[in-house]
Amino acid sequence: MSKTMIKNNSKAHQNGADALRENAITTMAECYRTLLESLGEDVSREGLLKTPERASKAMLFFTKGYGESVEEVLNDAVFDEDHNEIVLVKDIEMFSMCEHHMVPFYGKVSIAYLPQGKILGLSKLARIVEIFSRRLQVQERLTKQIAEAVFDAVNPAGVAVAIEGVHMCMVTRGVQKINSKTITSTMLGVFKDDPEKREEFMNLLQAK
Ligand SMILES: Nc1nc2c(ncn2[C@@H]2O[C@H](COP(=O)(O)OP(=O)(O)OP(=O)(O)O)[C@@H](O)[C@H]2O)c(=O)[nH]1
Ligand SMILES: [Zn+2]
Repeated sequence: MSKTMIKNNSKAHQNGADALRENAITTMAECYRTLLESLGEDVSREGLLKTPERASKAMLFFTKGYGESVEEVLNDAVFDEDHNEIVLVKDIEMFSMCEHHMVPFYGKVSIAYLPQGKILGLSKLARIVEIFSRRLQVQERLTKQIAEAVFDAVNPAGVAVAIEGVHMCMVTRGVQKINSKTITSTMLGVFKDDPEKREEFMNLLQAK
């Protein structure tokens, strides 16, 4: 394919994506207008005039992970390297949305893997967190999806993921427990099978 054809194709692709986004914003804005009216609000008052469109754009941002894939985000940043000790990136900020109440939960994600010949660009671990957290989620599934994506990307000897999350549905409503935190983990490969490796991960996690 010629360079001009590739350029035209990607422009057409972008135009298509823009049109889909515009459609989504229009449809969602109608829903938000109905929602505001259901709350007894006057949707024609100045402060609310643009709110349906703003809220739609915000919702699309909170769920942008649906439009992203691990393959695209990794962008071939997988490198051959003879490093056979644990790689840990910890305290990666995470913002997600609880699928039960559609309110935020947020926290920190720590990802470790034990390479066997291949390593991953460090920022890609945080990008994987973005892909799966920017969707409607439960923390358990988010933890597992991140671990499996790292496993598939570099075929390591093991992957360990731990997430500490605060769920606004438990803080601001419902049981209203403002200090509660939820810890989840997924262990794959050696981190599942070898207690020493699991302990090494735990020790690294707790190190300041
Ligand atoms: N396991 C899990 N549960 C979650 C997560 N986020 C929210 N929940 C829970 O989903 C459950 C939904 O329970 P329901 O009884 O159907 O909903 P509800 O009446 O709003 O529940 P309350 O929050 O207890 O008022 C609640 O217990 C939430 O705490 C998550 O990431 N993982
Ligand atoms: Zn919830």
